[in-house]
Amino acid sequence: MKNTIVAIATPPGKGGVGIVRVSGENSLKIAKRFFSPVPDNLEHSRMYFGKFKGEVEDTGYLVYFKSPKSYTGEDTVEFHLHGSPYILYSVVSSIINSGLARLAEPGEFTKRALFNGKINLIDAEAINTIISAENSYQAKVLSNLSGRLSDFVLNLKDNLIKSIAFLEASIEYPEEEETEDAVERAVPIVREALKSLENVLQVYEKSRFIFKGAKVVIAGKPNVGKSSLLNAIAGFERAIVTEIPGTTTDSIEVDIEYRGIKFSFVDTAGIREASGLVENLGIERTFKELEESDLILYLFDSSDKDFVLPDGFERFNSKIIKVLNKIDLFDIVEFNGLKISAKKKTGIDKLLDTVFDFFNKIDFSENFVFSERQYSSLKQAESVLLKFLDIAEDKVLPEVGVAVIGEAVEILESVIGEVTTDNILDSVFGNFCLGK
Ligand SMILES: Nc1nc2c(c(=O)[nH]1)N(C=O)[C@@H](CNc1ccc(C(=O)N[C@@H](CCC(=O)O)C(=O)O)cc1)CN2
Ligand SMILES: Nc1nc2c(ncn2[C@@H]2O[C@H](COP(=O)(O)OP(=O)(O)OP(=O)(O)O)[C@@H](O)[C@H]2O)c(=O)[nH]1
Ligand SMILES: [Mg+2]
Repeated sequence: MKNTIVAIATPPGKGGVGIVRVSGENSLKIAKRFFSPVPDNLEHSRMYFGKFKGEVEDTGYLVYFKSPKSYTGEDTVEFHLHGSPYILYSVVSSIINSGLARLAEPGEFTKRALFNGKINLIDAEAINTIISAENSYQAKVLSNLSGRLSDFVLNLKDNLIKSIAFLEASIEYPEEEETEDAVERAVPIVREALKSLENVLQVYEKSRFIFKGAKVVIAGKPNVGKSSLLNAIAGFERAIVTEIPGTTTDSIEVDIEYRGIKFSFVDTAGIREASGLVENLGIERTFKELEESDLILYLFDSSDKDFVLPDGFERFNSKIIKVLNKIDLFDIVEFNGLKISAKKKTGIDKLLDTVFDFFNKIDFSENFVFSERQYSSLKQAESVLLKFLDIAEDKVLPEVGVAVIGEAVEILESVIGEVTTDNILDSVFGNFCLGK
């Protein structure tokens, strides 16, 4: 680990300028070996004009960041050269062939920043998510919120440690502290911690779609125009449309981006008493899609008589939008929901806006969890604290309280990266790009 690494820091392909970054104790030696001129008193964070002379020669700038005031915390140099992949690769290969550095692993610069205490694990995840942001929401969330989540986790941990402190005091000095009361006194602290934890977990459950996209399932009886709606949304004839009920027998997915959010629209087999094995399997699949959906567009046909949801749909109540299709045939004044004509493509933009609004309820002032890793760890911490409340009722020994709350503290430490395991590191750095 204690060696010097090198990689291209700019994206693959041609560009106006390309940067090769070196980090580690040989950085200055490498600058002096390959760049000229290099003044004796190279100043921190300044650009020096000159030539890189390796397997190829190129004109550009040298920048030196003196440890610990660099991204990684180590001595770092950068060569800002012409953005040709051939030049940049040959610069990297010249440096590697000198034996003074090796090629960096993906995410290794950031890993070093973590190990050198420049950033914590949440910051590292934020950096990776910013780089791979696929919409403005992701960039917005992470540009300023990672610090807030770190503070939240640290604060939560501090409070729990306080409760451990007086549990320990009552173990150490049983005659001075009311031993039985120590566990009881920890209860309100743990309750408070749980309350804020639950809030953060809920915010993520509502905002998860920013990171994972949203799945919108189109359902309804056969022939109401589900596939026609999918095609209208897709903008091309993705699904087969016929006047025969039961045309669609398998789910068909179309991914679109609308107002910066990724949506997967899923057309499904119409729901009815099936008329054959294939259709039956299709309808089973429809129900699976409904369970997994973030939102359901339930379609009715304006030429039908009633517009009630089928039995068993109550459980989807919080995620259903009712849509009346074929309004070019009949207008049902009393219909309470959206009205469209998939065939004439009317009301589609309004429908997409309604879908967007269904999701766009994020309050950016809340504490934000922004990875599944953070979410599942905090969820684990929650269940440990619930376990504490549970056993606290049985008047357990303070030793047991210390162990259980300690477990929650350890989980919080792993969220922020104060303790790390190979598994955690792999999950955070596994999808970093080379040069980051
Ligand atoms: N040329 C260049 N631009 C870049 C980076 C880089 O490595 N090189 N970055 C890489 O991701 C980002 C900037 N991120 C950074 C984050 C922290 C520190 C840092 O730790 N700086 C020092 C203080 C620097 C000073 O005062 O001059 C410090 O906080 O100790 C540097 C860069 C984006 N732009
Ligand atoms: N007049 C009119 N006809 C429509 C409209 N939307 C769909 N249709 C017609 O309704 C029939 C069924 O359309 P589909 O899109 O295949 O219906 P579906 O819900 O996917 O049907 P299944 O796959 O069988 O469940 C076709 O003949 C369409 O042309 C509409 O807005 N107006
Ligand atoms: Mg269909």
